[in-house]
Amino acid sequence: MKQLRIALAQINSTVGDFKGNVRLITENILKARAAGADLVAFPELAIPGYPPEDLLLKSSFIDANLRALEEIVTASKGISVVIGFVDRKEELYNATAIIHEGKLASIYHKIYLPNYGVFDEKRYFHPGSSCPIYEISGVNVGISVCEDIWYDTGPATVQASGGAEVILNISASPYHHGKHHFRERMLGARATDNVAIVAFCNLVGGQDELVFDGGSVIFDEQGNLIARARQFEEELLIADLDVESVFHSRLQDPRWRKEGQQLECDCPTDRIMVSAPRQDSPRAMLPKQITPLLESDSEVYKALVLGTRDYILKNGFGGVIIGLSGGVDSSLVAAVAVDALGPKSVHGLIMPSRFSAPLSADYAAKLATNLGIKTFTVPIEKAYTAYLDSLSEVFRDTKPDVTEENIQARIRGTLLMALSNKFGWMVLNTGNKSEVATGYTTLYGDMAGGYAVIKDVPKTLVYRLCRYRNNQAGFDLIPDAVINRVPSAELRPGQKDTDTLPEYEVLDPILLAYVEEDKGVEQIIAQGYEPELVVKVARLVDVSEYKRRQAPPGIKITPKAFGRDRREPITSKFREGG
Ligand SMILES: Nc1ncnc2c1ncn2[C@@H]1O[C@H](COP(=O)(O)OP(=O)(O)OC[C@H]2O[C@@H]([n+]3cccc(C(=O)O)c3)[C@H](O)[C@@H]2O)[C@@H](O)[C@H]1O
Ligand SMILES: Nc1ncnc2c1ncn2[C@@H]1O[C@H](COP(=O)(O)OP(=O)(O)OP(=O)(O)O)[C@@H](O)[C@H]1O
Ligand SMILES: NC(=O)CC[C@H](N)C(=O)O
Repeated sequence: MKQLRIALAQINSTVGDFKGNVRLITENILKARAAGADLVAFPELAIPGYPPEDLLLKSSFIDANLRALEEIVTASKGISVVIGFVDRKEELYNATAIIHEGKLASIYHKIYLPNYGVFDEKRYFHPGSSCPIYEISGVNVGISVCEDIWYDTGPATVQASGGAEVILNISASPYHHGKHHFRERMLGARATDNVAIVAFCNLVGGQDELVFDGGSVIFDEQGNLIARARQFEEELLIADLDVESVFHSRLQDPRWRKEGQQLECDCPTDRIMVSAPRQDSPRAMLPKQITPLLESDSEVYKALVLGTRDYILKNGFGGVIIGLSGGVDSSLVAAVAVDALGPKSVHGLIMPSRFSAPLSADYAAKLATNLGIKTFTVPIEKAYTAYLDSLSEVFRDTKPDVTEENIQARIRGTLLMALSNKFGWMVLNTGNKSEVATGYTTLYGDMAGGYAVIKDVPKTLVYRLCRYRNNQAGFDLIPDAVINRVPSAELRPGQKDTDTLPEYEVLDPILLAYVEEDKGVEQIIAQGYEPELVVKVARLVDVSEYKRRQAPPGIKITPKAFGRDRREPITSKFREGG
């Protein structure tokens, strides 16, 4: 029986950590070889890490990546290895090395370079122009890189038409909620349309604002899922591919005899010999390994945990500090931080003011006890009075307004940064997407922080995630009173978020339409929302772009996050909200 044992090494490599990445890669090569795999695949740009951004403009970075490739080539004995690196010829290429028995057998260059959303690959890379078919252990394998497989008339189809039985795609496909379903539908379609086995090896881990969710999968030539790795965790997924059945399926599938089909990609398909068929007798097939997909809230929560852990640890921080107000935002951030780093690395700072509800500090303390984290209490009254006294002469003829509110938020930001400087704990920012969108946040105040864990999480989802985490815990880890209290910044007597903003249940769908779907004001009003409200929300979003440009980075979990996903000018006369 024609069979291929394939290992998909879903690893968490770190941008620029060549030593660490080579170690991780060689460990996985050894494990895959020990498991009897014919072929082990690693994600797109696994050697330099993804995305390396403007490091690609430095020749020292490219050199280090090529030296790391040489080490991996030397370490590749007794197995074929397919791995992403940066190739340098007259131009740079997002490339894949095909290695066997300590030799570089061939190099594939990514053809479709994504240049939308968070991707900027045309800034650095030249597209490839050939899609060879590699004979690996007697099996015809078509290799491609991430975006290449998203086109139904792209390299996968060209390779399958040329005789490839297995389509192997190595990827660095970033997460947003629900994307995995979309991706799997596309991969399943690619398998059935080409009557080929499709193996997809994805990156896992956090890199600045992106989280790569892993979830590597294999579909057989009839579109059946035959293997799936865990989401948000490293894994070496090993599966036996029944290549014999591709031949039989093709014989029986008349669609396969598609003469004169118009393919978008007209690259040549040379045959390249990598390794001969195995000589040993056929092995018993390994049992199928299919990890079930996570449900929606659990998926988002895990993305936040992984993004936070990798940002903090990959940047060399031993701990974090969070301002605990007794509200949902800071409570959720603290819970995520504890799940990411463990309770000993997370610290809370409680900073009551004259406007804080008496119970706020109790709620914050209760949360900290539940999470097992240490807290400090520093009231801001003295500092606030000192500010007001210092400004009293200058502000003599003015009335109290948002200025005094912001001073409190700024005192808190300063105190958090003081603890950060003194103890080396990064400040975790607690702003959610609804606030970030509307600018309902104080510049240099509660906008302080090194990393914004929930900046892409709308407030209504913040509540859902708190409830999800409590369900997981089996008790009110985040006190019920925190989830049920009326949201307030507590910066003036009796303040409520709804003094300035609509209810979050109304606000969030408008923001989704305006920010994520780029709908115009008229279109949103036509959806049935109150015209004045839509205009007001659009205006708030438009005029607070300057704040977002100064805001800390944070985890993308929606199809369109603020940041490189949504590049709006700050200075603009095009204001739909007037
Ligand atoms: N285009 C532009 N480019 C650069 N800078 C620009 C600018 N437009 C204004 N600015 C500057 O920004 C300043 C205004 O921004 P800022 O000082 O932040 O103040 P502002 O946006 O006026 O007020 C902050 C609002 O956020 C609310 N808040 C604060 C803290 C926490 C929460 C919460 O619930 O979490 C809510 C607070 O109640 C208030 O309504 C201006 O005085 C000006 O200096
Ligand atoms: N009394 C406080 N003690 C400690 N930190 C505070 C306090 N008040 C505000 N903060 C910090 O400033 C952030 C902004 O909080 P604020 O209470 O203004 O509104 P919020 O966006 O509703 O947040 P939360 O739901 O966490 O209360 C908080 O998440 C918290 O990190
Ligand atoms: N790295 C890539 O080429 C990723 C592009 C791809 N369409 C994705 O989002 O998964």
